Amino acid sequence: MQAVIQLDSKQQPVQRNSNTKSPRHIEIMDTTLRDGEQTSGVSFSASEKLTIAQLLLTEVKVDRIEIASARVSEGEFKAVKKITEWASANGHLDRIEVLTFVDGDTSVNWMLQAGAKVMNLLTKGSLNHLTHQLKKTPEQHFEDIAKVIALATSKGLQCNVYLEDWSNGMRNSKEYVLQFIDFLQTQPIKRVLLPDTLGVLIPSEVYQYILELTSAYPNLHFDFHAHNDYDLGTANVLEAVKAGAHGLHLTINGMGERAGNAPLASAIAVLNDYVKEVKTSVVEKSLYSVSKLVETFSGFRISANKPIVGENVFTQTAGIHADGDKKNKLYFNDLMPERFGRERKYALGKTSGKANIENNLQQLGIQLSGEDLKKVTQRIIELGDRKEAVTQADLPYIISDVLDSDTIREKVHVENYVLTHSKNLRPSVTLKISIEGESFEEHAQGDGQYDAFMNALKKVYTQKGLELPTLTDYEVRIPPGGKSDALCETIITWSFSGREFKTRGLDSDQTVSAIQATQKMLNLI
Ligand SMILES: CC(=O)SCCNC(=O)CCNC(=O)[C@H](O)C(C)(C)COP(=O)(O)OP(=O)(O)OC[C@H]1O[C@@H](n2cnc3c(N)ncnc32)[C@H](O)[C@@H]1OP(=O)(O)O
Repeated sequence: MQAVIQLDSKQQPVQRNSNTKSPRHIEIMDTTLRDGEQTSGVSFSASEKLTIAQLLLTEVKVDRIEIASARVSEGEFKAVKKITEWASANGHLDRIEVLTFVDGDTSVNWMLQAGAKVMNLLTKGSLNHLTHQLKKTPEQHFEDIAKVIALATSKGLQCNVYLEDWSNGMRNSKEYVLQFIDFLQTQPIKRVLLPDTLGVLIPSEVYQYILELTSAYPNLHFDFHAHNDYDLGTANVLEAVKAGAHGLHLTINGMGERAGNAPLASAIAVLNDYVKEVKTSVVEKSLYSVSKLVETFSGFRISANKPIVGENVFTQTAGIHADGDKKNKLYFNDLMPERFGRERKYALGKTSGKANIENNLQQLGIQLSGEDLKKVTQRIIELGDRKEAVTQADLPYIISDVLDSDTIREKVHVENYVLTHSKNLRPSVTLKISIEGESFEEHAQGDGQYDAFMNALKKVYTQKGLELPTLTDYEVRIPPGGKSDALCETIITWSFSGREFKTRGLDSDQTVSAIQATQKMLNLI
């Protein structure tokens, strides 16, 4: 017997969990302004930090932000002060955090002067780091930490504690880590922050270690902090949440030291789609604009294929995909661009099929006959073959060029040319052209390459006893938003035998597009 498989005519996002319990809130702490700023070569100004902080708290709606390390510099101090002043006036002060050190009263005083209220105290989460960097015993370290926490608490500060290198601590000195957490249970702290400082963990280990701690210490709040050294940052935060972590540390665009941290946008999308029993307060629609803002402020460029926020991630290039989408959204997944304030695009180039081009035409409100659509498709494929980037904005120009050429019978054909442009020498051209099947070759110089081309052409026409029109206007345009590799349209106005007419050429090279326009003119006179 044959199985009958039914498909929804419009595929809906998959409901992966029918759990009816109200979802568990995962606290999102964004550390773009602290760990993200540890990206090599990145430094935010105080005003930039304030703008990003405001956006994160009020538009993106992360729960908390970490904005600096204490003691770093005078500039950092001013930035923290600026943010805490704004946060204090707007009721956000308890959402602002600063990384501090086990250094007696130094970091505490820095925090107090900067007006910050929540400290993320950096301690040693592995015996290896404790022994070799601080050169202390666990007992000495716990004593120092207890003193800082007592002082901070007495001054009205709230404490969270980072166990730096915790992941290696779990692998190689678990007894120390557990002893440390036992000690933390006796302290007036709010959260235990578990960093995979060197990004060494794989997802199954994250799950195992976090589960061990959330099971053994159900009264403690654990944040997980991933690094992306093996490109596992997002996978690791997903496992941490599944294992019961209460909070995550993320950064915009995955900025951060070395390979960076787990990226905010990817982490939020995967949690929303795959862990239905949890929720965050982050607004998906704001993720793209905050990514762009941080990219601009930091100068740290993200790749076009960066999930959720990269330029290309909602662009279909293959003709087959565009065709499937047109028929029944066959190549959509749950990551609908509209969720993130973005739109689906269909790229134009050599892999474009008709459906792809039709999609673009539809978006521009242009309709073409089947025959014209074929010609336009052919032209786009030719341009793509020459590695030319074709954008939606180029389409009207391409259409007008293709349909224009089509109505002209070709009696004159520019067969070959060599254009030269050298320093301190006049541009020159060697031109081979056929007129009604007869070939001519000429060489000429000019004030520019196109001028040289026209001079060679004049020589041929004079030799043939023919007259050329006068060029009365020459206009060059690039489609709106064009880049350096964009197409270039040249429109030339000619005057001949008392009438005026225009011809148009289109190419990524300006001189070539002018030559195309000229060839059209030669076939019209
Ligand atoms: C989780 C993370 O990403 S950790 C990132 C922490 N943030 C930073 O490092 C911010 C940038 N750092 C800085 O600006 C500086 O390193 C400062 C201001 C913190 C300290 O500067 P300096 O006094 O010049 O010390 P330097 O950077 O050379 O060395 C670090 C010192 O801190 C000590 N240290 C390391 N970890 C800690 C800690 N958790 N608490 C206290 N001291 C620590 C080191 O043992 C070393 O001390 P030593 O000089 O007595 O040997």
